Amino acid sequence: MAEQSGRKVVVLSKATTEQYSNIKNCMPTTFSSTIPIVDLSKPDAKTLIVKACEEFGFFKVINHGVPMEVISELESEAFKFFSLPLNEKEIVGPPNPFGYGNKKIGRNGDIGCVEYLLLSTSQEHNLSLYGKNPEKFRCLLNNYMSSIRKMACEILELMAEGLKIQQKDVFSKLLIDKQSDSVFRVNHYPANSKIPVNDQSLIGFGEHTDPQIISLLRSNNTSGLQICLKDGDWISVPHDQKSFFINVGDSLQVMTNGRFHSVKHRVLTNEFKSRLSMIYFGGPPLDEKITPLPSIMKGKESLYKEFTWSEYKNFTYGTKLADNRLGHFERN
Ligand SMILES: C=C1C[C@]23C[C@@]1(O)CC[C@H]2[C@@]12CC[C@H](O)[C@@](C)(C(=O)O1)[C@H]2[C@@H]3C(=O)O
Ligand SMILES: O=C(O)CCC(=O)C(=O)O
Ligand SMILES: [Fe+2]
Repeated sequence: MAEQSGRKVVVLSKATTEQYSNIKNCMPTTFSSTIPIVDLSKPDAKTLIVKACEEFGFFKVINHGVPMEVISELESEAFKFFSLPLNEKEIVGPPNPFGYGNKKIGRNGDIGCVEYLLLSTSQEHNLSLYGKNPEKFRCLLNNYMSSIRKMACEILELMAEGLKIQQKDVFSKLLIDKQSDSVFRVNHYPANSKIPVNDQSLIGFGEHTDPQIISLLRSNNTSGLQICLKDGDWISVPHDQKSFFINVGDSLQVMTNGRFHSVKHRVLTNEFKSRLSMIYFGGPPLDEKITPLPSIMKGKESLYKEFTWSEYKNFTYGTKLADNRLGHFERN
């Protein structure tokens, strides 16, 4: 036993650490084959999306229409950025509100084995500071973000149709709005060959839910993402660099009065391979009221107090990753 700031820490032998799956709560025993897959080109997409959002708050999308070169060109530019010396990357930090961050996540003491770029999808960043070829980076980012937003809107419209809501653009209009408060993030998790002394040392990005409406994630061929099922079990999401993974965010859970489930997720680092993920977080305008849609309520009571996205966001940024933020806005 070793002593670390008053806590006993079990130091594991190499043989033990090879069985990562035995580390309490950290690695699930299997990769899941239960994650719903939605083919956007098929007529049953809307039904499958609604089912997946109710059961998991998470699904994988194929035939998404985003050209592979739009993805891989941005990915290779991002890898180039992360391979720069730390002092060159830190020129565009700290990430408050936007820029380069390293290990520190948010403002309340969360730490992970990750470095990242946090960008607004609307504001002009001083991209002249980003890497060796900032013009190229800007152009690739713009192409990527507009393709992803298009896919996000398509998915949100299928959701509305699947929920039998008359107004097809009830969710998507919030992302199309010029004031939409959407965020883009590129996470880089270097390979982590450290012998894990506790759960924390494997954590790339600690467990949390995403506060926005919808998140669209694409990663390279390194696994690490895990989602938490409603029964509390964690399952690993097999990587698939050609597909996108979609999360229901807290705001969509509220707008559907709890019918859709904002999924808890986290990322564990890989012993041998680095992971690069790019995530588009589709958010509403700051002054938008986040409240259950009347067509969903059908006479039922709202499960949530009334709040605007700005109120929720301000509250969120004062919390730690693992905190249950929506709990604060539930009606008793
Ligand atoms: C610890 C935090 C980081 C975060 C803001 C927060 O206070 C709680 C939510 C976190 C999260 C998760 C999803 C997105 O990655 C993110 C950008 C967001 O909107 O909420 C992050 C925030 C962040 O990294 O600043
Ligand atoms: O990097 C990933 O794969 C997921 C990270 C994540 O959940 C987030 O940035 O909110
Ligand atoms: Fe997330």
